[in-house]
Amino acid sequence: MTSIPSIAVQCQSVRRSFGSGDARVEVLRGVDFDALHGEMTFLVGPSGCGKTTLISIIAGLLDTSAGEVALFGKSLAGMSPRDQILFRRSHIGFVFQQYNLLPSLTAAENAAVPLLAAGLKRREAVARATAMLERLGIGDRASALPRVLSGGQQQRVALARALVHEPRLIICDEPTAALDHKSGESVMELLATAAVHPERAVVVVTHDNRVFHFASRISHMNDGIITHTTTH
Ligand SMILES: Nc1ncnc2c1ncn2[C@@H]1O[C@H](COP(=O)(O)OP(=O)(O)OP(=O)(O)O)[C@@H](O)[C@H]1O
Repeated sequence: MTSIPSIAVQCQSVRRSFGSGDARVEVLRGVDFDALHGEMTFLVGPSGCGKTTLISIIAGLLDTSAGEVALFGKSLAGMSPRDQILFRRSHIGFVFQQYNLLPSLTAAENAAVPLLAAGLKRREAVARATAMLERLGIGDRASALPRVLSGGQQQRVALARALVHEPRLIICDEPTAALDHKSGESVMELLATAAVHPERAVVVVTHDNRVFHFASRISHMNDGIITHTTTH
């Protein structure tokens, strides 16, 4: 049996700039960042410090200007664009601030999207998505359209969509920002119980210090670098 490496995400001296000449902005200035399996790692810092840029690089949505990014011990730079897409599709789940649900699909169909994209038959994909919704406490809303769901319920559907294909990395960008305190707390509780798994890492970008107590470790970012990391 192969052992799972404890470091799921490893960024070393990652740099990223945008623009050129006088308009060049160096957004990431040598980021060292790790996220471990079995943990929920928060990435926090002031607006504009580079958090979204960093998670986009980790997710393979943006290239680095310099530095190394490895996921589960595998360098992203060594992969062809097609392999990167396949890798991302099967190993990464995303949760966004604004849920990003498709309005004309039911909750179960929305949650089934990663399975449909992977080529699963519709009936099986929707059945698995419905089981995930049940696990997250909203099985009774499986055939509802997003517009009739509360913000907290929509975020649970988004969480189901992020988990349904059992990815090894979940990336959440401000998952509680659009929610009131009570709904935000219950979404984070679900994330902590349903998403955290010994073979999976969870990375959460947040400004919401009301949910910091859910973190296993917090990496503080400022002006394009990680200044310090605290463990909890
Ligand atoms: N494609 C781009 N072209 C030029 N500048 C960019 C681009 N993407 C991001 N930036 C700049 O990089 C800086 C960091 O942006 P980023 O979105 O990573 O910060 P953030 O920490 O996620 O901020 P927030 O918390 O407000 O979302 C900002 O000054 C932004 O304007």
